Amino acid sequence: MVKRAMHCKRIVVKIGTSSLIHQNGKVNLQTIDRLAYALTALNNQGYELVLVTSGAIGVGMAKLGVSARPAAIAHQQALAAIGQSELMTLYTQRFSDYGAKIGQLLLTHDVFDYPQTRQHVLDTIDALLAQQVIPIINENDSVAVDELDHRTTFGDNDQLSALVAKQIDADLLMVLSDIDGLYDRDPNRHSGAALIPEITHLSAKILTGAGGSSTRFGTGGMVTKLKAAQTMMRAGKQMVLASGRDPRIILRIVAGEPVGTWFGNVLEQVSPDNQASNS
Ligand SMILES: Nc1ncnc2c1ncn2[C@@H]1O[C@H](COP(=O)(O)OP(=O)(O)O)[C@@H](O)[C@H]1O
Ligand SMILES: N[C@@H](CCC(=O)OP(=O)(O)O)C(=O)O
Repeated sequence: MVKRAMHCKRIVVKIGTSSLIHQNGKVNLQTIDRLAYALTALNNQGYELVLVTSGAIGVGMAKLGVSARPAAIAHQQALAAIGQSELMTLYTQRFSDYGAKIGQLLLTHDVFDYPQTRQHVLDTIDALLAQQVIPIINENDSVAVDELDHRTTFGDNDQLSALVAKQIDADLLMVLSDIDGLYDRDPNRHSGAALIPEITHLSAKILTGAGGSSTRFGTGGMVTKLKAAQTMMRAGKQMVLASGRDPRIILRIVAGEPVGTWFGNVLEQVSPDNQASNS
């Protein structure tokens, strides 16, 4: 197997709602557990990790036994308020099982627009990372409306994760989704769709093949993931889009295994006999 040379130290991992919530609406505890395990394992190895997690609304729906996402913004924001604290309770339990410490940041997109608030957020993240604490970030859904009002495509955790990764100068963004990578067409709608393992240029053809979400819980679909990839590539950084079904895939990505779709400018590969160091 030809490996990718990842050369990363600071990593942002984003996980979407469809990976955290089962089709039946219940919370996927196995995914949360494996996510906590994989991030802690890397943290113990000296990597700097930041988790951007969706799931507040999905967990809120599970908590209240609501099966359909309500249309009213206030009701979605209320579900997010309920689900966010429940989600953090689950993360706190699972991360502490593995001996890791976590801290929560709820951000709105505009915090990076103002130099002073931007600096405060960056200083907070730096201070957490310096103490080997894993920052866990979500959009502040009960305050921010862009995210919930789907009349606008601006505002989602795919783009928030890329913004955070760029601002903190992360080397790599991993986007874990319910799909195992970028296909030439939405594989949930087209049976002959083919996985694209590497992207060094986001051509018009690729952008045209990216559709919206096809699940009950996902929001942005592939469109927002490609926008995130574009942000990373423009900043000279890399992104890997991979399946969040088993988040231990994070360890395989860092090890250079060619899983999912890799986005970046220059793809360096290492043969099995001549493997580069990952850190
Ligand atoms: N070209 C494409 N390649 C892969 N998936 C695509 C593509 N176009 C649209 N999609 C859809 O994007 C979905 C993933 O996005 P989304 O539902 O928002 O997940 P998440 O909750 O993980 O963010 C896939 O399930 C798939 O149906
Ligand atoms: N911030 C929202 C999720 C927004 C979002 O981008 O969701 P997803 O497409 O599942 O990553 C929440 O926590 O419910």
